[in-house]
Amino acid sequence: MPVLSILSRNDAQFDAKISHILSRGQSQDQAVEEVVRTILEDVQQHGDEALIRYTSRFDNLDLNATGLALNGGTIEACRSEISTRQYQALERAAANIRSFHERQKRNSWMEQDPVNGNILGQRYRPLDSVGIYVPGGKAAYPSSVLMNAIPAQVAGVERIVMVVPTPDGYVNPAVMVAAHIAGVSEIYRVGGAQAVGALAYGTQTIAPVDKIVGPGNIYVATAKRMVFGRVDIDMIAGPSEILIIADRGADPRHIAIDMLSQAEHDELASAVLITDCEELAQKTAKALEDELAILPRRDIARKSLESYGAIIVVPDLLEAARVSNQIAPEHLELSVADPFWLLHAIKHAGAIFMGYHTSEAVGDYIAGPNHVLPTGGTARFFSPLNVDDFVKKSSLVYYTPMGLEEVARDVEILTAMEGLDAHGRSVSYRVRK
Ligand SMILES: NC(=O)c1ccc[n+]([C@@H]2O[C@H](COP(=O)([O-])OP(=O)(O)OC[C@H]3O[C@@H](n4cnc5c(N)ncnc54)[C@H](O)[C@@H]3O)[C@@H](O)[C@H]2O)c1
Ligand SMILES: N[C@H](CO)Cc1c[nH]c[nH+]1
Ligand SMILES: [Zn+2]
Repeated sequence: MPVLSILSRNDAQFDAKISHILSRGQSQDQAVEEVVRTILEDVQQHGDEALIRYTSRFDNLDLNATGLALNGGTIEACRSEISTRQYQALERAAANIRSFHERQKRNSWMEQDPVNGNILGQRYRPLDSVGIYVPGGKAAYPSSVLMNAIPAQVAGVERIVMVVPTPDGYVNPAVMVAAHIAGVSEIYRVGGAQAVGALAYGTQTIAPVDKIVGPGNIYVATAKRMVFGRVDIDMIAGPSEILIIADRGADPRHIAIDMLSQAEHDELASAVLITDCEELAQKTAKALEDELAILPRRDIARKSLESYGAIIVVPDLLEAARVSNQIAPEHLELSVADPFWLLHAIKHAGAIFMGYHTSEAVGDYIAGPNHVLPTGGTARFFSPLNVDDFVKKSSLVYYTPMGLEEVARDVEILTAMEGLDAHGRSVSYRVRK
């Protein structure tokens, strides 16, 4: 029995399958919300003391003994725990990520009206401080440290703080080295909702930040949602997704491996192939079986495919694009002969990988664009994490006496409509005194 059977656009289960894929991980758990609320209040009231208690309970670590901050010495020691080749790969990835994000920077602008001399403009300024949550344990991704920290650094954020749980005292050396390469020097060994609380409210040791970014488990995601408003947060990225549109020229084995590349992340991950070629669909289903058999994380990948995988056959590539737009995937591969032609039919996707040679994994690690992307259909309105996420804008307005005179009557009429007399007089008094 193949892990995925082949669906056609007209099958009765088609719509149900799409809704099921889009519904992943959207449930909000009331019990978790209660736990998180309690932790956040506790951190707000008791600061470091609460961090010490929760870290002892959840991470089996005595912060009284280790200290809360991971200091320069520890970070330096981590450098010798990874190989030179690993270090170089991280540096190369960081350089590509930095150069891509440099191109996202915007310039402040001011424009003067040549007649009345008024000036209007917009000024961009980096946030003062940002907190990056890095999930704990061996599954922590150094690549995600680069992807979260580098755009903040490129934006000019002065204080970038990282929090990372170190369960049983284990410090992931590659994560520390990635943080060092990305210019993060303030690191605390706390995780979960208590780390989010510390970043939002501050404690005796950790000064509060303006924005919290980075992935984490349900406790972390719920805490981020709850502190939103007090601080800004990034989008809450859900489990990974890949959707591949492939034509008859695509290699079924490539397609199968690319599907597995996201399925291996998480049991809630989703991997979908849409093709106009029945033969490719059959061969990919077979290749998936072969590749699953040799995949170390096959149990996770199999569950993900069984729950949220699909192979769909459609009459043509434009129909494939229509179904893809309905799903608005995090990652979209256009594994077709002319991806630039098909691109015009694509409306929604976090990142688009074009051509037979562009596997999604280059985007996860090395190409340069960010791998923190909208999931769960939110690519309809969200964008990848980018430099704009770490800056804010101020509007600039300068009026001359002539400019004020020109608008005075309109302001009087508009302010009278709203019954706001002082607003009106603030202009008319200046013009007519
Ligand atoms: N999208 C990405 O790029 C990306 C990258 C890495 C990891 N992830 C996701 O991050 C998550 C990592 O999860 P994780 O658990 O390994 O690490 P985590 O750091 O997110 O969470 C660990 C913390 O959860 C808290 N916690 C655990 N059990 C708790 C309980 N019963 N009550 C209250 N708090 C509790 C503890 O404080 C612990 O320190 C996964 O969901 C993974 O899919 C996503
Ligand atoms: N594909 C993940 C985000 O969807 C990011 C990642 C990190 N490491 C490997 N992949
Ligand atoms: Zn990935």
